[in-house]
Amino acid sequence: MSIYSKELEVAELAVQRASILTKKVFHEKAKGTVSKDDKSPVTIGDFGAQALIIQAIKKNFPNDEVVGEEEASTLRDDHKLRDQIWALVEGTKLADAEAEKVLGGPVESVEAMLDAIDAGNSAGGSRGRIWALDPIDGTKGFLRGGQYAVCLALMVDGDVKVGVLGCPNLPIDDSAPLAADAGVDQTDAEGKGVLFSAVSGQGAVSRPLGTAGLGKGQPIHMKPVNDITQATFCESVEAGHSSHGDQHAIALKLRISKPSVRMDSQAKYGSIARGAGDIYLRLPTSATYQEKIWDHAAGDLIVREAGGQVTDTLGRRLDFSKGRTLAENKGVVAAPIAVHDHVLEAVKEVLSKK
Ligand SMILES: Nc1ncnc2c1ncn2[C@@H]1O[C@H](COP(=O)(O)OS(=O)(=O)O)[C@@H](OP(=O)(O)O)[C@H]1O
Ligand SMILES: [Mg+2]
Ligand SMILES: [Mg+2]
Ligand SMILES: [Mg+2]
Repeated sequence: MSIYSKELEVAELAVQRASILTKKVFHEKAKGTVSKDDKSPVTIGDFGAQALIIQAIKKNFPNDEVVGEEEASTLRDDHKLRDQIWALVEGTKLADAEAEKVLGGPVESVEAMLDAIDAGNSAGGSRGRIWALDPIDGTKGFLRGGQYAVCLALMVDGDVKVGVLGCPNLPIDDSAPLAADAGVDQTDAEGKGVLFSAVSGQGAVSRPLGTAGLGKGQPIHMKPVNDITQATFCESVEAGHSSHGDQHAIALKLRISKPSVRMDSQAKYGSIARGAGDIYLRLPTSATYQEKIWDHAAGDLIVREAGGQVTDTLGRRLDFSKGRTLAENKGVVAAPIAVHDHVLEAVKEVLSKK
């Protein structure tokens, strides 16, 4: 058995199971509510997915810690919301009983569910085995029927060793063209749903997300960029999360004329790792915002294992050992190794003129 194979299997199946829950939430509760600005579907999906994933981690690796985005305090008082989430958590299983057994079985009770959610309270840091979990990344994309991701990574002594991204609304086909999110319904119809994963030093793979255990993964690679002017950027939908203006200036500097493809979530990392896009920039919009480790850990490893380089806008590797945030980094520059320096130079030039 290769190193981290058990962790990888548990992470992949846990993300698969949680993705089933998020899809159920979307179809039963989210569809059509977006215009009413109803936040509850995403809340239900966030809590439910976090409970299912932490349950599987704790059953298999009881001493591991988890840095999870959500915490259950509001749920302990809001019984209506709590019961809605419990109904989903209780009712979500993998279609393959053997795979379900690998996860250690269902969450036993409402109380166990709340405890599992709260077990995501690790402070993070540079010591030991710590998982980073974003149960739904790209909450706006989720509500819109666009891109979102269920994200899980294992860090050991501050270094990401295993990364898994469940992307229910991305095409299964690694060579399918990239589609921008805004205004496009990209929900989990036939041909959609991909699971990306990587282990440090062992490469990155994709496979259909599915519902019943794991088929064979296909190795994925970033696309070689021979002519930077033909590259495609992936960027955030929200201008508040990454500066669209700076992105445009950098594209001009690199003489890139293709429009950026905007999509939510770590689906951006998965998309460039499989060669559907080329470069992902996250350009700080405020001097004080610190990126959260759960928004980047899995994607960082998957891109690096697919032949990419990931740094911040100053050229430093992302440092996941500083706690719950990337306290020592500013923004993200992810690109194929061969062109990363060139892209970073343009990023630095544009940002230094501000
Ligand atoms: N100001 C600011 N700057 C940078 N990032 C921020 C900021 N505010 C929030 N967030 C985090 O962005 C996560 C979603 O990132 P995306 O790349 O999907 O953004 S976007 O929705 O496409 O704009 C989102 O993750 P989720 O909450 O899991 O959706 C947030 O953690
Ligand atoms: Mg997130
Ligand atoms: Mg989230
Ligand atoms: Mg959030």
